Amino acid sequence: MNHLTKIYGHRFNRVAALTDLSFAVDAGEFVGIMGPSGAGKSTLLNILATIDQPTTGTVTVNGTAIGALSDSATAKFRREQLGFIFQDFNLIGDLTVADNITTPLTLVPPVPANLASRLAAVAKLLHLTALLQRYPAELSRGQQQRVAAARALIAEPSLILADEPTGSLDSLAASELLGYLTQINLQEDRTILMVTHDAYTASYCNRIIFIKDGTFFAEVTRNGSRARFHQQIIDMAATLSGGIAHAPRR
Ligand SMILES: Nc1ncnc2c1ncn2[C@@H]1O[C@H](COP(=O)(O)OP(=O)(O)OP(=O)(O)O)[C@@H](O)[C@H]1O
Repeated sequence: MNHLTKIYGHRFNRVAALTDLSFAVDAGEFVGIMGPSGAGKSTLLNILATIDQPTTGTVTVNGTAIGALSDSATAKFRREQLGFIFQDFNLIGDLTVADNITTPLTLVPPVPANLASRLAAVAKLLHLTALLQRYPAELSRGQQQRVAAARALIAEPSLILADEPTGSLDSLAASELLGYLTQINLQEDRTILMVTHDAYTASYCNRIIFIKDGTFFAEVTRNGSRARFHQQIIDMAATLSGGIAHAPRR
């Protein structure tokens, strides 16, 4: 992210959602983005997801400046390089778990020859093998979110974008999903960028970038136990106005 600025609105009604925001994420990192409400987190995620464009500044992923791509190249980039895990799982109710997971690969031909083995591998990783023929309505929320995570992974994206992925899960399901994300990050070497308001959720990351008023405020890097990192995140969040510091939930 290089000098990202995003201005919404017009002359008399301008909102600077991002102002000269710059930071870098290394391949294989698990980075959390935190900041008070209105800090610009969703705006940043939308730009990274290629849903929105910055007013000025550039985003480079694996050497590709994503703002400079044509529409079709952007669609290809999104399909091949990005995985999304959002708070609302957006599963398709009429499709089985297996079909939901494989949609990123079956929507646009050609369908890869190794589709079945990729499905089997990702289902095994997320403990979904026994659930593949069920429908989303027959699953718990935690299982549904794991299906959404599997769908995000099956195209083997280099970057996974997660927006409050544990937001609608109870604490057990949240911890389970975070454990899986950690596993995906470590074993599959996937880079994960996760927006969260929750210090406990953030403590699963390796580094937290705090943004405030659309610009970089501070970062905290994990260099000890997760419990210590959790406390460091709470302390940093407490220095920001807007009440993003949560008391430990567990
Ligand atoms: N489409 C839009 N038009 C005008 N202003 C917008 C638009 N989207 C966001 N904003 C403004 O940009 C700023 C950043 O919003 P953004 O949604 O990125 O914050 P956020 O950090 O994700 O907040 P939250 O934690 O509440 O979701 C806010 O002041 C918001 O009101």
